[in-house]
Amino acid sequence: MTDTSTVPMIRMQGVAKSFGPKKVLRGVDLDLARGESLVIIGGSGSGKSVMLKCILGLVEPDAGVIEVEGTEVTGLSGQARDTVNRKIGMLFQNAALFDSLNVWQNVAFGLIQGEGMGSKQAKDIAYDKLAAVGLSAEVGELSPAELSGGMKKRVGLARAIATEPAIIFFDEPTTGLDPIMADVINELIVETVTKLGATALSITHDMASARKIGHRVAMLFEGRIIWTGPVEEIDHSGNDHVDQFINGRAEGPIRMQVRAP
Ligand SMILES: Nc1ncnc2c1ncn2[C@@H]1O[C@H](COP(=O)(O)OP(=O)(O)OP(=O)(O)O)[C@@H](O)[C@H]1O
Repeated sequence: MTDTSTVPMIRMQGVAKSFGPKKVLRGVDLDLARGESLVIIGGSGSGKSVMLKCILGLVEPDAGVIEVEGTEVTGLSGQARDTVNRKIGMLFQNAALFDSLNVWQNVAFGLIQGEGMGSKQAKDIAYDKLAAVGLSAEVGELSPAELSGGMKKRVGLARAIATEPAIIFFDEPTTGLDPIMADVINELIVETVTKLGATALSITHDMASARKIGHRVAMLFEGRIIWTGPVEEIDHSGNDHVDQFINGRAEGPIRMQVRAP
């Protein structure tokens, strides 16, 4: 029998993806261990979101292997894809709440739609998860339009953890928040992910967030992971690209395209 504790939760090997002539991913190799929190850093347009979309099956890679808990997931569709994606919770960049549903219905969405849970039980769980991210019961009845940016992120986080997924993706979890609220959200992410024992994969430009939520950091550059190491080593990576990125310097090996070619 396979020892599942040693199987990576996510494995990417040689993952490549082009859009027309544009080679975005050129052979991404990356393993995420169970319970690990990995943060992917890299410049705008370097392909971080495309990586997540490949894992979720929203973008089909041209080459390579992607495994979730040892199962090859590229090319899956229909029910098989749904089964894999139900293992994954996601906090989107803009929280992506449904305006037509109130807050608790947003949080309960995956439980009702994905798992077929009854509305009453799902509502109870939604309120538990709202409490876990520090939101009072009254907030459950509000509509997303009535929430501040920080509250929306909390609701998005409550929704991401509602089904207690084994894996959670965080796409720019602190974008648009003031530094204090960003720190509150980072703390909540660490707390909720640790409590669930979930494996976390995050994308962020915010190095304070990366340092707080990541155990390990991986840098994507020109379609490949060019450095990966424990978050404690990021200031001594010995990699010029990482150094330039984390210190936000315009000068260095990474040349940003600032005008059309
Ligand atoms: N469906 C698509 N069709 C064509 N090009 C695409 C598509 N999706 C992504 N791209 C291109 O792939 C490249 C990488 O995009 P991606 O959104 O993954 O970058 P990113 O690293 O997440 O950037 P940011 O940090 O700015 O969000 C970009 O040049 C983008 O224009």
